[in-house]
Amino acid sequence: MAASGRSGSSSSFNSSSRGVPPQFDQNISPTDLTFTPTSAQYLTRWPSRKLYERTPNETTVFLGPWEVINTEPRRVVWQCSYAGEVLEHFLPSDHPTEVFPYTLHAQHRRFGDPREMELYLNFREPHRIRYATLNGVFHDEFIEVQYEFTTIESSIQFQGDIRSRDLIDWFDVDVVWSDNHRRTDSYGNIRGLGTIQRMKLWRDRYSTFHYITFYANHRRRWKEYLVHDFENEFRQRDDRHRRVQLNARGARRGSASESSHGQSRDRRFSASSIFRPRQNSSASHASSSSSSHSYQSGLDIRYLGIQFTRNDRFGNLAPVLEPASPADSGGTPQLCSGNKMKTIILSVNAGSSSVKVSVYSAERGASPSQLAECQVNGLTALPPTLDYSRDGKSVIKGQKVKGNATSQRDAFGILLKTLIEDDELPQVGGKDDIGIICHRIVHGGDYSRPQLITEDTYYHLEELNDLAPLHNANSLGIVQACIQDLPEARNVACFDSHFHSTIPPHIRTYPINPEIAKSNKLRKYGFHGISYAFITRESAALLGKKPDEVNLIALHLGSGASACAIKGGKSWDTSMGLTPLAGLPGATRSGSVDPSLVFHYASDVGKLSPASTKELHISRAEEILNKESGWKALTGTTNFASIAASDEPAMRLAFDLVVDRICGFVGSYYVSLHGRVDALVFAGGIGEKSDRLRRAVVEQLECLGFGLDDGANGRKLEGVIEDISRVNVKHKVLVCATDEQFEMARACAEDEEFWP
Ligand SMILES: Nc1ncnc2c1ncn2[C@@H]1O[C@H](COP(=O)(O)OP(=O)(O)O)[C@@H](O)[C@H]1O
Ligand SMILES: CC(=O)OP(=O)(O)O
Ligand SMILES: [Mg+2]
Repeated sequence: MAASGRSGSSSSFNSSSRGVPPQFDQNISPTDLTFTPTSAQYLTRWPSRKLYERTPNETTVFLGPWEVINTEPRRVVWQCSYAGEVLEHFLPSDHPTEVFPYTLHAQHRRFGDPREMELYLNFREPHRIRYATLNGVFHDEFIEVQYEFTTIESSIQFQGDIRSRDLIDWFDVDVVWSDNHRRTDSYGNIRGLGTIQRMKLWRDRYSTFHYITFYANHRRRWKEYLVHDFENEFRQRDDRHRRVQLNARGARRGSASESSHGQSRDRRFSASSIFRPRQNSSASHASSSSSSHSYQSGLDIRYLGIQFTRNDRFGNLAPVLEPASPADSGGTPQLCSGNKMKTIILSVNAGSSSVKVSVYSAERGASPSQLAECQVNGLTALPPTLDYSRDGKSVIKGQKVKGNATSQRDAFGILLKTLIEDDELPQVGGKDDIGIICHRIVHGGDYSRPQLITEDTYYHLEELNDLAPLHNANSLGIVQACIQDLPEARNVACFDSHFHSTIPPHIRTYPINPEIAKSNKLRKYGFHGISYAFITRESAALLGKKPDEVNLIALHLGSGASACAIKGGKSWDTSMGLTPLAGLPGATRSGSVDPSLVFHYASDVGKLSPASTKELHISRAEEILNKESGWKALTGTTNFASIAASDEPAMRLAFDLVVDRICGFVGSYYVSLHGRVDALVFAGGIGEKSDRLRRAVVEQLECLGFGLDDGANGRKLEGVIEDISRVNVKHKVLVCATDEQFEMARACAEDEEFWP
């Protein structure tokens, strides 16, 4: 049965609406017959369904004003509609703050006003209810208590009274997770701490402390956090996915200093190691409030991730909580959106043999302006060298890097130190000055736009490591370093594959079993796309066309080399494929070879290489083709400048082979574009610097109507892009100092989503 009743906070009752237990004296009269429909009213349904529901004992009780009696045990005493009728609700704890009224999530009543859910209160555990009339005690049992209020205001008042904390706001959230409770499990199922819950914001009645509560349904317990225990600013805010992260105060700095004390500096971190809590990293927490109850222990987490509900009343804008400091006098947390207008962007380009970092001063929505640029080159031809320029002027040139910097992450550390220690670069006086860090991530799978790096994005990208074995894991190593050492910054992933999302199906599809191709996502993705986007814009500007009007054959020739057919400003075809191995040969990559070749190369090619790590699983076959081939295998050097300069037979062979493969792709793309080509563009370390290679390639392409001006070709490139073609040729030849860092910084600066 369910007893239900209704009453006002005034003592006005409507006898006609009163459900009367059958065994009650039907002649008891209400204390007041002047029912006012506008008065706040409450409805309580009890006892538990198990006992009475749909039985003759089902009872409705109309409730009047309540009073919370703080003697032990604490209880709420309700005046009911009839003289002598009293309902007592015994609270489960003598501490008001240990009482948690539960409200369903708006999703449970999709078509109603989400606010209405506050009308229905219940508790997650049975409470004792004693109900007495003039005839004696009618009921005294533990039941599932449910209240139905007739106004939201009275429900809010009631919730405040039983908790001694005023309910000041609430949010419907899809999932709440923490470093201890991942958002999804390994199958991608949503887990977290709690899902589809109503999160509530409270203010203590006896102090200025604010709290958030929610029911952690996966743990079957209530969670209450002191707002002051979290940092004032949100992290990893992602308005598109309605997500934010609340960082425990001090937790990140704690972990950062831990890492700098050697524990795991040189170790490759896995996602779990950066997102999982470490010992001693729990946040400091404010001492308990001055109220009689407690806010007991410190935080057991390093952060709380919150994903707000799509149909929450705040729409797509994840609300930002600005916690009132406990020192403030009664301040109420505000809802607002961040509005930072200027920031410093660090743009990080981890290539297979180099790391390039540029610093920009950026204004929201505007093109960023470069302050400095530094790079470590030659990671595959030790010792690597450092170059640094500020305000366009060279500060350090070709300085040998001391120590054993071999990884991209080591190189990043050196570059960051160079920037921070430069007194003449006051804009980057310390790590906290950096607001946004964009990272070039070579393989972005199906991502077709840059992504804010959240825990989810990170895990997703980790899964792609094996598809770009010389790149992705290295880039994620730098992302980890940034998350740990530059906790104030937002990290954004920009993908090399993104530009190629326009490649048509007949070009991106491999002729293999379509079902397997679909389920294993085997298709041409293409890379160097950040560079091709930059090249397209710069070429269009030089040619006096709009970017979506140009047709180009672009060559990005570095330690990894590729060609791209650009039709109407979009990628039409490119030489790299599922991974950056396909197509042109690279410094240590074979490029395209007969796929059977590797099975004749060695007998153990199917086995995992001993060089595999937890983050990167690489078979011997992949290792041979990615790391033990290319012009290094032919000549012993990865330095293409020395190959181009030499007449030694092995060097000549490598040089001619590279020229041959490049011309093969250009010829093929020329036909694919029906000969409608505005220009052939050279870019990348080799494309920009090797005039010998350009000459050899263009000589072979004379038959198609390309021709070089030898003088222009021999001169050092001064600007961003230059025309080096002979006059009166059919198609132009350009050299472009491609700038992947700028392209990423521009994309981030112009996108609201990435701004704090
Ligand atoms: N003057 C030069 N002539 C020919 N090749 C050069 C010259 N300088 C650098 N390179 C080559 O450029 C390649 C590096 O290209 P780059 O695009 O900067 O690197 P990554 O592929 O790591 O992004 C190396 O193979 C290097 O040997
Ligand atoms: C995709 C690729 O090969 O990049 P890089 O040339 O920078 O190594
Ligand atoms: Mg590169």
